[in-house]
Order: sequence, then structure tokens, then C-alpha cells
Amino acid sequence: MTNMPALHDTIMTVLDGIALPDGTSLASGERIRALTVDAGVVRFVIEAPDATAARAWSGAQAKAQAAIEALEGVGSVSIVMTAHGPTGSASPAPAQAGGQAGEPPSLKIGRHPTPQQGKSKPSGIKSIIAVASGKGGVGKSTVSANLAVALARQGRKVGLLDADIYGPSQPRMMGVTKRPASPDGETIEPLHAHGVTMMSIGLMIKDGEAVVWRGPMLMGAMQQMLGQVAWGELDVLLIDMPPGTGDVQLTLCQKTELTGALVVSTPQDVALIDARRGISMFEKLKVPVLGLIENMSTYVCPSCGHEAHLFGHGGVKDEAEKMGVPFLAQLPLALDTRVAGDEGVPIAATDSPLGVPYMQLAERLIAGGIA
Ligand SMILES: Nc1ncnc2c1ncn2[C@@H]1O[C@H](COP(=O)(O)OP(=O)(O)OP(=O)(O)O)[C@@H](O)[C@H]1O
Repeated sequence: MTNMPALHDTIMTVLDGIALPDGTSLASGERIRALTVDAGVVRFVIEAPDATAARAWSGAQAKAQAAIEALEGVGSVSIVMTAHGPTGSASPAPAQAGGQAGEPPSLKIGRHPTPQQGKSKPSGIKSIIAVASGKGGVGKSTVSANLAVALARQGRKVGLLDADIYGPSQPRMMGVTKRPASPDGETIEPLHAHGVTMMSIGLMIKDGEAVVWRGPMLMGAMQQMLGQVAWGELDVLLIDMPPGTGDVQLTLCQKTELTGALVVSTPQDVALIDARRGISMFEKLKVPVLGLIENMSTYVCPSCGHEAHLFGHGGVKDEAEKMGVPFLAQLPLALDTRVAGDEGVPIAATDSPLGVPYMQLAERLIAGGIA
């Protein structure tokens, strides 16, 4: 991620002007962490001392959101609040893993990682594939959900892990809202939708409570998502990664035996620049880049059939050729794909012709022995 120094400073000044209930400034005392500005997308963490303070600070968080959104050059703002636990270890919103609304939480996710030598992989899983993107909003979650469903429709045992901690979207896309159960307080039972076994960090935190962890807590959460979830026997586990090249990506690449990574990009130059950065991270960490996928390549007007290339055309294919990685799919931008995702039934789970490119992508990965 690139920080734009000027905007970065302006944001800090804005935050300094927002008061907390005790009269101190939001920007004082190192409460603002991990502030990044990337192509107009602002992300940062507000670190509260405990859950009570976090609740009391929600007004300041809302003010910060509105004030930064109003700044020139800012496209979107993603703020998350962390809270320390009573023991002083950072603990996120209590994990509701009891299965019943209102039941006391029995699992704590986002704990510190347990020491681990080298890379590991849950024993029943044959292949783990990271679905990544350099930039947010290019459709990585849409591709992950549809590819998972398409693989399942072709008889593969598929798992889908939503690791997009900043904006978990798989519960919505796969139409799953139930909280995962944990009968023994240790193992987390995954959920099932459209033939896919799935788990999302979003199902472990309370609705609307945007909580995230710092580096070590993220590592702990990822370790738990992989190690404590009863995935069972899977041919392939797809991991929907957060955008960019942050802590989750690093942890996964360093601590998990990944078969490889699929990188999703739109044909826009800005997306491609970030995709290139993502690819180079995987290469440095010796994770094979299995291929590039172009999303939102063509827009077909549902009324007249006219084809338009809203984000350019062919850029990802050219990039794949330049970088010597396979170009795997060109996925159209279509209203029905978006609506299907919002309604919890991925387009690949339907008989729509728009699902065909995802089925073809799945076929290709199966034929290549990757999934
Ligand atoms: N091919 C497509 N056709 C139509 N809409 C799409 C397509 N791909 C993605 N979208 C829509 O674009 C939005 C962003 O997509 P998605 O959430 O999959 O992106 P993302 O890269 O995972 O984003 P983030 O990194 O911010 O989570 C969603 O509303 C989704 O429905």
C-alpha cells in the first residue's frame, strides 16, 4: 500500500480535532493505528482500551468517518475499532460461537497465535488456494464465491474461508447468516451453502461491530480459522483474502502450505498496478501465482445487448503475458451477477448463462490438477 503523505497528515489533523468523552483527542495516545491511504481508500484502526470505551467512542468514530469522507481525494473510509481484553491482551468482540442468539460466547477468536514452526495445512485438505487482489472492490469475493460454487457443482469437495477481515462479504454472498456452533467450545463447526463448506470471520463477530486485530491477533485468528474449524475432507479450500498485501496475506503465505494464489484484477491501470504488487509479494514469499483473472471486463447491456468495456479491455491478459503467468478467465460485468451476490445465491449456482465463465474457470483448475 502506498501512503500519500499530504492526505495522511490532513487525516491526522482531522482526527486530532475530534474529542473523546473524556475530552482528549482521538489522535492522542497512539490510538490511531495502521493508517493507510491507497488510491483514495482510507483505512485505519482505532485502538480502545476496553470494550466499554470502544462503545463510548462510537460517536467519535462516526464523526471521524464523516469528516474524512468529506476530504478531497478520499473515495472511501474503513475504520475499525479494537478493544483490549480485561487481561490486557487484545480481544475482539466476543465470538458468538454458541450457535444460539444470546448464548454466551465460548470461543475467543483473534487471540495471540500459538508458536508454529514452518508451514502447516489441515490434514484433510488437499489444496489451499488464496484468492487475492491488489486493490479492493475488484470482485475478489464475487469470484471466490462463484468459483467455490462452480467447483462444487463439478463434484469437488470445496471449502470457502472468508478471511477478508476488513469487509467480510461471504455470509451475504453465500446467503449464510447463522452463527457457527461450537459444541465442545474448541472446534468450530463450519456452515454449508450451495454445496460449499464455509466459514467467515464475519460470522464470528457481532453484526455491525467492526472489530479487527493488530498483526499478531490477525495471525491468531487465521490460525484458528484454519486449525479450529472442522473443515473435514476437502479437495480444495479457497481463501477469500483481504485486498492488498497486509498482515493476513503475509501470515498465510508464511505459515500455510498454499498450493498457490489466484489474482483478480479489473483491466483498469490502477487495479493492474496493485495486482502487480500483489503478484510480486507472492513471488517473494515463494507462493506460486496460479493465474490472473480479469473481472468486469465486458459490460453487456441487459436491454440492447450492446457490449461496452467500462474499465478498459484486455489489460489483464497483456499483463499476464508480460509476467509469464497464466491468464485464466475473463468475467463479464453484469447486473445479474451483482444482484445474485447481494441475494445470497451466487450466479454460478443458477442456470444463468452468466454462470458459464465461472464453470469454465472451475473446469480449467480441475483439469490443471489445482482444484
Ligand atoms: N462481474 C461482476 N458483475 C457485476 N457486479 C460485480 C462483479 N464482480 C463484482 N461485482 C460487484 O462489485 C462489488 C464489489 O465486489 P466484491 O465484493 O466481490 O469485491 P472485492 O474485491 O471482494 O472487494 P473488497 O476487497 O472491498 O471486499 C459487489 O457489489 C459485487 O456484487
